[in-house]
Amino acid sequence: MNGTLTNMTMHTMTSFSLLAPAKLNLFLHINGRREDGYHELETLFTFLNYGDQLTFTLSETTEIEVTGDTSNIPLKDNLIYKAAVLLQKHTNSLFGAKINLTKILPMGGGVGGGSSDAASTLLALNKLWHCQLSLQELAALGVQLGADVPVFINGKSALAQGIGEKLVNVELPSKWYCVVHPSEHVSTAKIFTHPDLKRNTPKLKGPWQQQTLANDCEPLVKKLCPEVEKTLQWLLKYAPSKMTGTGSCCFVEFATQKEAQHVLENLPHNWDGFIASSVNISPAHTQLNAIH
Ligand SMILES: C[C@](O)(CO)[C@H](O)COP(=O)(O)OP(=O)(O)OC[C@H]1O[C@@H](n2ccc(N)nc2=O)[C@H](O)[C@@H]1O
Ligand SMILES: Nc1ncnc2c1ncn2[C@@H]1O[C@H](COP(=O)(O)OP(=O)(O)OP(=O)(O)O)[C@@H](O)[C@H]1O
Repeated sequence: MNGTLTNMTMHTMTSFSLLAPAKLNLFLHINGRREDGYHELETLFTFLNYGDQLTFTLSETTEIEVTGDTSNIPLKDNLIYKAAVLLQKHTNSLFGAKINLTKILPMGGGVGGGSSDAASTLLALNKLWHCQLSLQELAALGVQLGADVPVFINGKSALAQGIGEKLVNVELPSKWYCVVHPSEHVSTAKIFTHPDLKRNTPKLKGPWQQQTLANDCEPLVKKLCPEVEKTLQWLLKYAPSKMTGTGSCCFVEFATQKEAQHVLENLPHNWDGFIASSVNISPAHTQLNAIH
């Protein structure tokens, strides 16, 4: 019986939920373009205590089933499914899973929802299937799905280099954010292939805390998407406004929940937004560590 599903169910949890948190890029510098088209960048990642909800249930067959808010993404393209299949193949696992998604994060909004879903899937199935891969091994699998997946696997706020996968953990003070999602969608690929993207910011010299920091995608996205320009302008009434990733979400930072809530309450009624606090450890990791 050793190693069988029956044996395992007697000892370990066979169903649990994890958050797939949002990330914000507190700055994003683009240092150059590599031959494969990917960009060398430097960016500061923080996690928010807010995200998609994923429930994982062990199956006795090898089937991977994804249910819930997946309607407009074909199964084969869904990063949750792709992550599960990647891990299953890599580990020759004989198990499968039912995965249910409650989608909270705006898609293509620069808050990394798809990448975070993929990372939480790798972390959860590694536990559910007893694969025992290290975080480093999971991150190496994850980067095949997206440049942002490794930071979610690493699970700590971090300064990233390379294409976003070389990580140095950092401790950031906890803040409250009001994140606004303009209705205009921004394609990450479109921004990274645009001839007008600023790609020549020099690499940081010395600690990032002592430098002028920006999002190099912001001027181009503002030009291409008037809604983003409008959102950044509107938020400026409250605090310095920034864009995350390649957009389109924009945010303002505060010390208190009250200040963030005040901005949300004043949002023009046809705009979407949310507030959340930042955390140094990804909520997915906090939840996973509580499961035995
Ligand atoms: C811009 C960021 O959001 C910052 O956090 C991410 O680096 C993007 O991460 P992601 O969405 O996981 O990116 P991927 O799915 O790997 O790539 C999406 C598109 O962005 C381009 N891309 C992405 C990351 C990077 N460092 N250079 C790039 O040129 C890729 O060529 C691809 O066309
Ligand atoms: N489970 C998923 N959740 C969200 N998007 C997914 C998922 N699976 C595949 N995708 C695809 O990935 C694309 C990018 O999604 P995502 O929400 O991660 O963008 P993003 O927030 O702009 O991320 P980034 O900041 O990493 O560029 C979507 O437009 C969608 O087509």
